[in-house]
Amino acid sequence: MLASQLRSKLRSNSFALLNVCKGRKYATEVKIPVNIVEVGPRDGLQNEKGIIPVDVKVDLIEKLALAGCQNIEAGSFVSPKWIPQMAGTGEIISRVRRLPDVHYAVLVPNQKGLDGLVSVLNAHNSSPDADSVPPPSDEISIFTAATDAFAQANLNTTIAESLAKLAPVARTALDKGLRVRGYVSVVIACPYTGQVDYKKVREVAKELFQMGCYEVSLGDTVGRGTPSQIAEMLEEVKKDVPVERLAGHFHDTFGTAVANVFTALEHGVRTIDSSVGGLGGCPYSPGATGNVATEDVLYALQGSKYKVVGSEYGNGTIDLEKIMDIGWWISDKLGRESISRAGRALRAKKIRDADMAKDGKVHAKL
Ligand SMILES: CC(C)(COP(=O)([O-])OP(=O)([O-])OC[C@H]1O[C@@H](n2cnc3c(N)ncnc32)[C@H](O)[C@@H]1OP(=O)([O-])[O-])[C@@H](O)C(=O)NCCC(=O)NCCSC(=O)C[C@@](C)(O)CC(=O)[O-]
Repeated sequence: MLASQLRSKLRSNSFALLNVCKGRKYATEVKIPVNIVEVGPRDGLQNEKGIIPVDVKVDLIEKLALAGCQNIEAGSFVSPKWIPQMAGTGEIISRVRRLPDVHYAVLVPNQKGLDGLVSVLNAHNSSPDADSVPPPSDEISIFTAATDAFAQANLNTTIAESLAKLAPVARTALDKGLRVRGYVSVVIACPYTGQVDYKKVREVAKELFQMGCYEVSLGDTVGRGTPSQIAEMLEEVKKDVPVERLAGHFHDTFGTAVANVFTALEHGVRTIDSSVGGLGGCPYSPGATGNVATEDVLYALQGSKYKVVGSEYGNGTIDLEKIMDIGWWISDKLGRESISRAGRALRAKKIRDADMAKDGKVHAKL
């Protein structure tokens, strides 16, 4: 690289550092940190047809933390009549063997949901373990949408009514020392009204941010977004919410989610929501598939200028092989195969490697 190119790269990218060794200058790349919010136990499992036993959900959350995940959406305190799959969240977060420095977030649609969490936290605080064990959760996610039609289907209110109900919930949660994250659904397309006005996304995201959400996650709920649409939407939202406070939440219905992740990162977003094994969908968006698979994100970011942040259990990142195994394990519990592309390929490779080790023959490899 020419010196002038190097200088311009240093000016334009915060990830290159200039080192001096024995009088010679050379550039070291410092990777750009990317946070993953693992939403499989909530966004993933809420859309599964069968009811998953509590034990399996507890195992899933524990396995994810042991793979290095530091942000895990563990469940939701919503009406069991609306989303029966999420019943038992209080028991689940109480039973998980929690690791320090891991945020176990829960989705909360209203005051009643927050009350549900607070009673679990109170029970923990009055238990003998209170001082030695991290609390069951330290974070709520509140959610609304960029169209009234979707807000109506998901929350039985308009956008304006939902925001009015969520503001005091956020305030109370913040007063109790909880972190509050916000979601805007249908930021690209709405299953009921089609193309979404990005100015509306911006407006709703701004309201959530002003309510005290430390981060606002922008959901392509339908999974119809293309990279150019994601770019356009982000440019609009960035006018009112600092980009480092935005997260990308991309469903993979049309196979564009990984490309959308890269687009979001290139536009300055530093947090991506993903779902182990590509679990999930949305109960109010028929035909939409799950979130981008965590395995696919981890695989695609390898060797890039980005580095996924994780705990010591994933050696400072999130362990791709462990996530791949968890994706297969939970998919098996659901009676199907993992739908993560990287997860499937890595598993096939692992099986072939094991066969080769057994019989000494050369097997075609991916
Ligand atoms: C918000 C409500 C409750 C309004 O629903 P409603 O029917 O208007 O509420 P209500 O106040 O009339 O109450 C109806 C019943 O629900 C109970 N109830 C009321 N609130 C709660 C609560 N928190 N927990 C437990 N129970 C609750 C309440 O007590 C009552 O029980 P009943 O008297 O009939 O026995 C309902 O619409 C609801 O639960 N919606 C949740 C929908 C949901 O969870 N959707 C999926 C999550 S969002 C998502 O996936 C998108 C996202 C975030 O991933 C991003 C993206 O991809 O776009």
